[in-house]
Amino acid sequence: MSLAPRERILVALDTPDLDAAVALATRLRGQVGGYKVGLEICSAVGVPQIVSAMTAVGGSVFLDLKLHDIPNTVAGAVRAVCNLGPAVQMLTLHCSGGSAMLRAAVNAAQSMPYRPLLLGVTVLTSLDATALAGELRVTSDITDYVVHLARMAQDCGLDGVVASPHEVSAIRTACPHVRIVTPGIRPQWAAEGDQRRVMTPAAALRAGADYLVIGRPITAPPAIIGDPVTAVARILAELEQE
Ligand SMILES: O=C(O)c1cc(=O)[nH]c(=O)n1[C@@H]1O[C@H](COP(=O)(O)O)[C@@H](O)[C@H]1O
Repeated sequence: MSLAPRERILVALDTPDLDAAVALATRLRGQVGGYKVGLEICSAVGVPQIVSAMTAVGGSVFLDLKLHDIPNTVAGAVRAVCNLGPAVQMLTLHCSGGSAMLRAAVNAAQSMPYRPLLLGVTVLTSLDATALAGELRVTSDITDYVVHLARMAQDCGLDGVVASPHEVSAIRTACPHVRIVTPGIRPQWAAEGDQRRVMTPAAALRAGADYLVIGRPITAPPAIIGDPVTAVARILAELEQE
């Protein structure tokens, strides 16, 4: 997929404040590929409201609802999102909902006049091997498990997956045609925070990611960087040095 580095950056607007989200999206217009709106702003403002606000700004919307429920309920939610129209370019659902849920989502989307890309979340970037094995009793190697989920998503007809940059190259080898969206992105100058399996933007693209989801390094950059516009410019400069 031949996209400019700028088009590969999706900024996570994790805030409960609609005005703040719109202001930031407006400031970054033309410098990034789109905006990810997720559980925080959708819970605070409502999904149709945030989608319509982002449409007015002019950005494409990655609607990160991380759907995870019984197939019938997920299918209904997918149809409701499809009804929001082409402003919503991507929608997430958890692969761990199982293949019946993923297939129900794909069938629901295909029955609608417009459908966003459906992306399966594999293993959250905030989980490490200790949490996965100790708390969730998933004892497989993380990469093997993520590749298994990515294959399942592909076989169920999803368009892509969300995965940590650490698993990108293994997914790319196993599923050459799926889109890979990668959060857990940390430039060298940014704090890891609650993320565990992180990589720099350049390393994640080199590994084969199609899109980078970047939140706090852009929305709340460290003082040495200054503001979101400078943070994006700095990330793009780092990508261009590659
Ligand atoms: O689905 C996601 O977007 C997602 C999956 C995942 O495994 N890890 C993850 O961090 N995310 C999202 O990506 C964004 C990362 O934000 P920062 O950690 O601030 O860069 C957040 O909005 C998360 O909800």
